[in-house]
Amino acid sequence: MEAISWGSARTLAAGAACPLKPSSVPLREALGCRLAASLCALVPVPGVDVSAMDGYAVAGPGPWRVVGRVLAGGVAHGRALRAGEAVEIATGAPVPEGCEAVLPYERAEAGEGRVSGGFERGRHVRRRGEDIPEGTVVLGAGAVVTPVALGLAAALGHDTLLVRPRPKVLVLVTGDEVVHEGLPGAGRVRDAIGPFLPGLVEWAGGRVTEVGGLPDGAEALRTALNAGVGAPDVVVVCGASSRGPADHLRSVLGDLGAEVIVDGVAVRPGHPQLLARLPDGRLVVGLPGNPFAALSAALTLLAPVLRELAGTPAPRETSALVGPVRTHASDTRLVPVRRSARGAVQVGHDRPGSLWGAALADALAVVPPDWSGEQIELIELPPGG
Ligand SMILES: Nc1nc2c(c(=O)[nH]1)N[C@H]1C(S)=C(S)[C@@H](COP(=O)(O)OP(=O)(O)OC[C@H]3O[C@@H](n4cnc5c(N)ncnc54)[C@H](O)[C@@H]3O)O[C@H]1N2
Ligand code: MOO
Repeated sequence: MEAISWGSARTLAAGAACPLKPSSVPLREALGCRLAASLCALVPVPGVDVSAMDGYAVAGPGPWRVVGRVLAGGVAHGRALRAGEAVEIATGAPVPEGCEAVLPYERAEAGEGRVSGGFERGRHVRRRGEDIPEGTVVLGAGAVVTPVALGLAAALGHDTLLVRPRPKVLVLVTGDEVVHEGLPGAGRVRDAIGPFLPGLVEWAGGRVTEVGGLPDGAEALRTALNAGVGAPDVVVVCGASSRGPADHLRSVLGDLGAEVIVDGVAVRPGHPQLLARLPDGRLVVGLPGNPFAALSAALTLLAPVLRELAGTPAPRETSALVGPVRTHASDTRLVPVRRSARGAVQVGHDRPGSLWGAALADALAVVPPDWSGEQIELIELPPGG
């Protein structure tokens, strides 16, 4: 299969993914997902007429005789207030029937079972449904569930939300030379891809369920791909995408009857990258072993797949590029930059084997082979936190 252009690769990746079916998840798990249905108020807010202040609920003009006390969550006053009566009341407590206003402590003079002060009809009483009437649609389908939206959903009585679920991603890091902790000894290299993928996947709308290490060898890879049947939506295989003796991804995918959708992309770094669909529907993304090349490939194939599965649209951004930039004769270059008022500024340190430049950058500039100084597309890098 011919290496295809960077733009076509992104389009094919998005087109290969079918949006996941909506599912109902507990509030906490819905964070960052898209609502699959509009969010409605199951209850009015407030639920009943309540006091907005700590003070006295009063009926008619003062002075008033204090006939009881109501705390938030406590027992409501047993009977309707009559003109000239008051009950001491806490913020949020239901006002008794007949209450016409609440007099805050600061405005009240109280003593010997009586209270007096200025009377303003309707003051400091929040009426049932005044903030949000029952049945109101407060957020439309497609809205992102933010931390604040979770609070709102809880206030409106929801325990679960119908959302587009986060696609589940299994990461397989291959390579006999790859170690996962400590200082890499002679001939060894620390895994630099497994640590960045969970954050990148989360940012693109998915969730990494496991990062597993695999030795080189077709058998281990075949077993791992078979073991995941039905579980993850996407399997990411790192470091087996080239054509060396230890790069078994293509042959294993062939044995498993996978349909190869992308095999090689005209992008630097990261051209040996791959996208395939297994017969059970799982998508497999092959990332190159060089860490910056893996990042480039993850943004080219993996992020569009996840965004499509999760229904999260890709942000689009263009910018001027400051200073001269090297173009490649036939391939698109992804160049680490920082945004500034003047435009995107290259940060350097962009060797395929090192994440240094990308870690200094906040975006990658997309430099086509025929670029001649016009505005350039930026791909945002996942921010921290
Ligand atoms: N004959 C060819 N050889 C290579 C080509 C090619 O087109 N024809 N492309 C080169 C490019 S470009 C890249 S990128 C690599 C991709 O190779 P693989 O995906 O098969 O990865 P490896 O060969 O296993 O590793 C490459 C490099 O990266 C190091 N590595 C591997 N995994 C990790 C990891 N998890 N964390 C950090 N570093 C890792 C590995 O030790 C190698 O140094 O192929 C070129 N060759
Ligand atoms: O994709 Mo490879 O990094 O260009 O080295």
